[in-house]
Amino acid sequence: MTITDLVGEIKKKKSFLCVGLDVDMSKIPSHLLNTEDPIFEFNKQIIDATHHLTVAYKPNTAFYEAYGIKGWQSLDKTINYINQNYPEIFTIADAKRGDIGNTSTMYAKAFFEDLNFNSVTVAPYMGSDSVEPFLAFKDKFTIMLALTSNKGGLDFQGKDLTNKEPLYKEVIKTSLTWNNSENLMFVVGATKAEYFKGIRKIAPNSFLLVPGVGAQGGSLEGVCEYGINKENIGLLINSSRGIIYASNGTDFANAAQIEAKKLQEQMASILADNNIA
Ligand SMILES: O=C(O)c1cc(=O)[nH]c(=O)n1[C@@H]1O[C@H](COP(=O)(O)O)[C@@H](O)[C@H]1O
Repeated sequence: MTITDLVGEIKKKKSFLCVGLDVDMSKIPSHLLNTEDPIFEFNKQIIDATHHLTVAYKPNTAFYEAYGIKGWQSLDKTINYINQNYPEIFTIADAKRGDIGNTSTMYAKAFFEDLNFNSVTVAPYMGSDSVEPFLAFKDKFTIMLALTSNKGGLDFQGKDLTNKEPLYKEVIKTSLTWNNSENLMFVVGATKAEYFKGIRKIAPNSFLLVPGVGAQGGSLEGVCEYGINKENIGLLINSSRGIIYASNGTDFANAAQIEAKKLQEQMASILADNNIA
């Protein structure tokens, strides 16, 4: 998938929503626990109920790895289900990887080739040669942590360097000079809305994956005020728990659809306010 495809889909659906598929067996409806693969069954119903409202799905791999080989099989079935039935939807493996070069290449192969995700989240800590192996994959995207949504996100990312720039800004600026940096996107938390103005000055056109609306309390409007880009929108706003656990009864998929629809409608009106068709 290309950025043009993604932007086309955003405009068509009037949505820049990403639904997070962070499936915790202790939270899914009890009637699914007797099925052969409760995680996949849960995801399948959530996907069928929300695909017309969302442009991206983001399974966080921790929620699958926690269940060992069965969890990995559920992840494999989930990504195949999306790719076969809704190939227009952008997929994000939220795995937060990154290692020395040859190891990063193997991580990239796992998520881009074996599982066939469109993108993967990566930590920048080990620097250029740990991220460039991901960037080398054509039409695949590497979403690098810049300013994360959690409280401790500022512990290191917010620290000023000797040039008085906070670390997260240096991460964004430097990484945009790397080979194939057109395949980079950045994670910026919705709980850090006041930082978007500064981030757009250094990364005006980059796509930003923005988790933290819903359960973490981030504001969609606050993020969009400075985060939205009139050329390509440039935002994917993720909500996981706020959508997928809207109900733990037999109506869970319908309840998820209602929550996704609320966000999609807010997004449609933000796009209209910004004169974005
Ligand atoms: O990379 C991420 O997606 C991520 C980065 C970040 O700064 N904050 C953050 O919450 N996330 C992920 O986004 C999802 C947020 O889930 P909810 O808080 O349930 O909407 C989880 O999968 C987190 O691991």
